[in-house]
Amino acid sequence: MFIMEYFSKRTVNVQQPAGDRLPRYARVNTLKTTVEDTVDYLKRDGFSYLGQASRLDDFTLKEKSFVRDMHLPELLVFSPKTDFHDHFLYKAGHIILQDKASCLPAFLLNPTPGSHLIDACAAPGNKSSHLAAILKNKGRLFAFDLDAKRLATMSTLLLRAGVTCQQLANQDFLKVDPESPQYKDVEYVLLDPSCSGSGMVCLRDDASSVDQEKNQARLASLASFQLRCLNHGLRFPRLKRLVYSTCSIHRQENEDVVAACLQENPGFRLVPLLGQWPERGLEPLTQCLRASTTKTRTHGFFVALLERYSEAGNKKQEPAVQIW
Ligand SMILES: C[S@@+](CC[C@H](N)C(=O)[O-])C[C@H]1O[C@@H](n2cnc3c(N)ncnc32)[C@H](O)[C@@H]1O
Repeated sequence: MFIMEYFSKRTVNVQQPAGDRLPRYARVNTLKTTVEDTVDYLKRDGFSYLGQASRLDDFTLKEKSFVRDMHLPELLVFSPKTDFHDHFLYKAGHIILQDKASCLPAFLLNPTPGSHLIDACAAPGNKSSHLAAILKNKGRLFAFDLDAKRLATMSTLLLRAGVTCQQLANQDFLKVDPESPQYKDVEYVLLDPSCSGSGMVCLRDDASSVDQEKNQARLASLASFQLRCLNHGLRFPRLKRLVYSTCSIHRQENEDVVAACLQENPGFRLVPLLGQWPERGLEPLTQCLRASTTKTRTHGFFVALLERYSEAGNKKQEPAVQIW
């Protein structure tokens, strides 16, 4: 089931004000510019740069002031009402308007330039463009999506962002053959599959009008799809790391999916992520990260990083390397 289909079937609470209060995040696209040049440009354009943030309170920004994020060095943070849609930096692909939490998957996967990787459910492509920037356009990014319209939007977005290492396919990821010679060098997978979208502030359930029973059935169906995608992603023979993310707040789509996958794939384990991040995955999967309006000033989000620690799942376990 597609996320759009899901949204169209549910009641959207348009009264939710919290989305308007979230900071405006802009990721600097390092394929086109640098953080320093972007900051200089913005200063000349009347913005006031306050330096790097060190705590969440620093995100309480007035009018044209902005800071650099404390976790993601290429992320700039602005006041909630800042509108960049007509701004040169946005139109020229120098900045990508992307929620902070949604920048985590590519940042944590951190593929080596020159490597081959897959973005399994890729459109409209913000995470793909981030991956390409980390790759410095060196290597190959195979990106799949079932939805042709979304893929067309993605094509435009990637063109504007200066991405050249991609190979887009309008294809069901579950039907991609991991044994095919063209994927023999794939070492990384980013999996951000369709989910309930329950973390998106403007789309939160209106409890009074959502049929709870239907909601549960939909969650179960999404979780089963997500687990199939996750298991499939781990089947690529040279895979080293896979990042799994959702913009859902439901345990069923997050920790439960990851736990089931780890049980079925004993050669993989979780990498502990960002020691100083304020919100962890629910017990016992505290290696994973969660994000929320209150604790991280982002939309609700979940991210897990899995790594292969033995070829056959029967080697002695070495300690996982913590990211940051
Ligand atoms: C959450 S969105 C991905 C957002 C994207 N990662 C980004 O950052 O822009 C999930 C996407 O998965 C796609 N999708 C759903 N089922 C799929 C499948 N079986 N194979 C490939 N793509 C699929 C949907 O069309 C949708 O575009």
